[in-house]
Amino acid sequence: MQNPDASDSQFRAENSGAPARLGGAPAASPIWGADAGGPESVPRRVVLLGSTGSIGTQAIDVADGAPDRFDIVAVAAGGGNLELLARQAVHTRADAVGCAAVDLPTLKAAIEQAAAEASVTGYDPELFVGAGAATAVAAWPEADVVLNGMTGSIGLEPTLAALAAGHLLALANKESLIVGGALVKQAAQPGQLVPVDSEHSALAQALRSGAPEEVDRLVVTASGGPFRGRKREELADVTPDQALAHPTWKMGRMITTNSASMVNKALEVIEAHLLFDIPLERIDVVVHPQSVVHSMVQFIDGSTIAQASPPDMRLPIALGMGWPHRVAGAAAPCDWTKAAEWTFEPLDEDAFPAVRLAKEAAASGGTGMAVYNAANEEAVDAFHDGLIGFTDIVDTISAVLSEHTDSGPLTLESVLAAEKWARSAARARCGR
Ligand SMILES: NC(=O)C1=CN([C@@H]2O[C@H](COP(=O)(O)OP(=O)(O)OC[C@H]3O[C@@H](n4cnc5c(N)ncnc54)[C@H](OP(=O)(O)O)[C@@H]3O)[C@@H](O)[C@H]2O)C=CC1
Ligand SMILES: CC(=O)[C@@H](O)[C@H](O)COP(=O)(O)O
Ligand SMILES: [Mn+2]
Repeated sequence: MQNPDASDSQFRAENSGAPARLGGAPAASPIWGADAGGPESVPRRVVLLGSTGSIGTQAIDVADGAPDRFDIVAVAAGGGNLELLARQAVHTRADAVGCAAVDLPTLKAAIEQAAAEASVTGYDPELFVGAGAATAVAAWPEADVVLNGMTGSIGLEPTLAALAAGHLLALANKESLIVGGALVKQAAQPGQLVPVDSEHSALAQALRSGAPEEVDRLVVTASGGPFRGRKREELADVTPDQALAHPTWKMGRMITTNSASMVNKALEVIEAHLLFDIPLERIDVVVHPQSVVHSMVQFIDGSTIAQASPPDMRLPIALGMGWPHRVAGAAAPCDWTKAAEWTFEPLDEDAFPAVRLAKEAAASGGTGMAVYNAANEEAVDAFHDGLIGFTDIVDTISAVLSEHTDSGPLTLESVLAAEKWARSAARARCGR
């Protein structure tokens, strides 16, 4: 809930319906199309999952800067930074607070302490703890939009809960869509699922300029990460610190490591395929080290529409939460008065085979990507724990996939079972 001095509670009753949906959505994709008109006259009530992370903290920044557009009504995090979660709860006056790793008295005490430090009295939110906390918060009924900014496939059930509750889902947690695949798509009404990932936000914006049948190819840009230009043999001895030195973005540990290995781009190709219903063979990756062009759509008449802005996630976060309406001043634009250079180069798939591997794993539309992602999450942790080398990350994914047999239709149970199996196979390979 918004800080009482920054909001007018009389508007609350008028804002009880679901948010505006994207209109005119054809085909199976939940993303096509956009409706007309301006934003609602009352702030959207936002549930923030992963509030203490890179996406989560930037989302609070966005909401603080646009109180007429956004009112954070619930926050949830893992518990790795309980103090910050408690301070966020008090700052936003969230009606609901979730935390996975603590018990109820600990969460309550942390919030009471944060309230006392901020000289706030009478703040008494509903609390959720334990493994199901984020899922419960995702279904918080007095909400319009859920921003899922959790890391990893642990975000799948919260994603499904947000969709089942009828909320607009602004999805940063790409893993939940990628591992859930058709399961997540079928759970989404047309226009209910909006990407926050910068490339997919760019694609969604570019796709507004043409009909689905006019799209030729999607071009997903990649920064190239800290190891751009290196050959495979030059990657064997790189360290976790080097892998975390991303050239253009400041993000959480998992996605930053994935950027270095190109697993992030692999996940993003599958994410684009699922969001926009474009076949995998019509989705390309191009390395663009400046991270200013966030992706492009090539149309059948030879035209390419690109979205460009300096690397700042507050833009796609604001657009995702406010979709389809833009938020004025969400981020700084490009400065066209200064000389600048944008470069593009092909991806070296021999040094970085992650994208090719994901296209193969995703081809069946089954549990392949759940296995790919789970093996990667385990291997990344093992790399940071010093158990395996950098190139072993993608080699582990490849080895685990080669032992995997796709098992019938995609259900929540089959995804969770495939994940469990893949985590155990990957851990064994990493010497856990
Ligand atoms: N960061 C970025 O710029 C971008 C991120 N993304 C995607 O967004 C997602 C988040 O990334 P990022 O913000 O970098 O990651 P971070 O590691 O910075 O943050 C992850 C967040 O998830 C929370 N979390 C962990 N476990 C749980 C749980 N069981 N229940 C609820 N919350 C939990 C963490 O809480 P705590 O640490 O307090 O335990 C933290 O708030 C990822 O899927 C990533 O791929 C996509 C594009 C850009
Ligand atoms: C900001 C964002 O969307 C990240 O996914 C980013 O794209 C990562 O950079 P890479 O292009 O290096 O993977
Ligand atoms: Mn991205």
